[in-house]
Amino acid sequence: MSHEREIPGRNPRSFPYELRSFPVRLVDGVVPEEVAKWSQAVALGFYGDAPTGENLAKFAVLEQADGRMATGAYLKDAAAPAGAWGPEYPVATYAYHRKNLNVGGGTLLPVHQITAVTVRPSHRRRGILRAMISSDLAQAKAAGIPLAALTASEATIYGRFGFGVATHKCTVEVATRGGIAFHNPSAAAQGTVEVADPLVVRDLHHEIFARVHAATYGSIGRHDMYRLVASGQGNYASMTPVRNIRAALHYDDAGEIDGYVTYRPNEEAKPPTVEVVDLLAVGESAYLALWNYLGSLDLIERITWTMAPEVDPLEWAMAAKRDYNRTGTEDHLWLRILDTPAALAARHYLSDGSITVHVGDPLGHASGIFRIDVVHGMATVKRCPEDGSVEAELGLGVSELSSIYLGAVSARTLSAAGRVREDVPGAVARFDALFAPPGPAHSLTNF
Ligand SMILES: CC(=O)SCCNC(=O)CCNC(=O)[C@H](O)C(C)(C)COP(=O)(O)OP(=O)(O)OC[C@H]1O[C@@H](n2cnc3c(N)ncnc32)[C@H](O)[C@@H]1OP(=O)(O)O
Repeated sequence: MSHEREIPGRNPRSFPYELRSFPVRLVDGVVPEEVAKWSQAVALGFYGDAPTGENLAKFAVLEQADGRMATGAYLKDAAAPAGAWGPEYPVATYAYHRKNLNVGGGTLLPVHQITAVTVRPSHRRRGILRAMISSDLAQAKAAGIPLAALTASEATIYGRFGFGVATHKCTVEVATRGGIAFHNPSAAAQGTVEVADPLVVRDLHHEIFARVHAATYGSIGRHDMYRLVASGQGNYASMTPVRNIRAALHYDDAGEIDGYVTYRPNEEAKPPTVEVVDLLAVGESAYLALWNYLGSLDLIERITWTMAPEVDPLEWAMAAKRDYNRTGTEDHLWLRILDTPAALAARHYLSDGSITVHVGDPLGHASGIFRIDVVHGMATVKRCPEDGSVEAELGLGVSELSSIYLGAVSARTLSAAGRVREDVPGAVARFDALFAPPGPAHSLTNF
């Protein structure tokens, strides 16, 4: 099933493309041509190997499980020059699936997760991304989804569309020669750790992730492919299982599995290094015990991980804190509020109070003047008239509000950066008191 999307306000002559959307799935056990060509275009955009027919079918099965919807931009009424990809190949790709985001207070809020954004080099900077994302965000808003999310290939693309950095991920190197010495050794020796076949991780992944997700502020849903990525069984670049991936499981005192780590040696690195592929721990005991295990790997002097939280209990658990070396911090999850009252009311607040804010949004979805009243940690958010009868105490853009939403940054810092306007003295401090996060947000999901 496919349908054409109207691009409002565009002159068809200056925008000779039509956007068509369709679910990624098998039809009668076969990958539809439309899906196959769309996937080839995605691989082109991300410099991946052209997927084989067999892999296309595997991708489609996984993405069907996620309810993934694909959009392609297709040349209208255009014949391709002889030998070039024809008009049945999209010149641009875009996709979404919908999972949820842990916004604190036990709430998992529906979220529209955007991925697979590519525009063919020969069609760039003609407004195709703008057309695709504008149309898609409007449809997500109309469908009642309060937030959109993505992870960005470049830091300067998505702010203009209202996205703001909401979590960071850190690359860390942990020196482990002779093992990790812990301040409190018994805290890192709860339960037991045992080696397992990576296929066990593949099969347990969704169950363990669901527990970690429910317990982790800022966690966003993982797509079905993740169980293969986490266990080294496949990814969009290659569906050939990795042979040197290893897995260890953590068992709690009752013998229940509550975490795992998968890892592999980095053959080129010196000193001898193992890199963490995925590490999920339902609680602190499992987390420290898995690191204790990694520290005990013979012949290995360093463990690296690219998904460490900004505030990592491991760093403070280690007797030699300087053996924990944070070598990089990068923006990770980007959020975009689509429905300001719904998104703010879903969030949990640590203190009570009231504030009136003006939110600007170039696409209009989140904009307005809003009165936020928090009582017993629950917010009531009312849209105010914009006829001059209500004055906002503070003004900010939707990108800034989306960055503040989980606590990646405060209004005070954004005010100092020239990105938040204080209209009433003290409003920024009151806003920050209200929006203080319950802890550091962290997402363990790349998508
Ligand atoms: C969620 C994800 O999937 S992240 C992956 C994103 N994809 C990639 O990085 C693959 C390689 N890059 C591409 O395919 C393309 O260059 C894209 C998708 C980044 C941009 O597509 P285009 O169709 O060229 O963008 P479009 O012409 O609609 O530009 C929209 C706006 O973004 C700006 N923009 C586009 N690309 C970039 C960029 N790489 N850096 C900074 N600004 C950019 C444009 O200047 C334009 O700004 P304006 O409308 O405010 O004047």
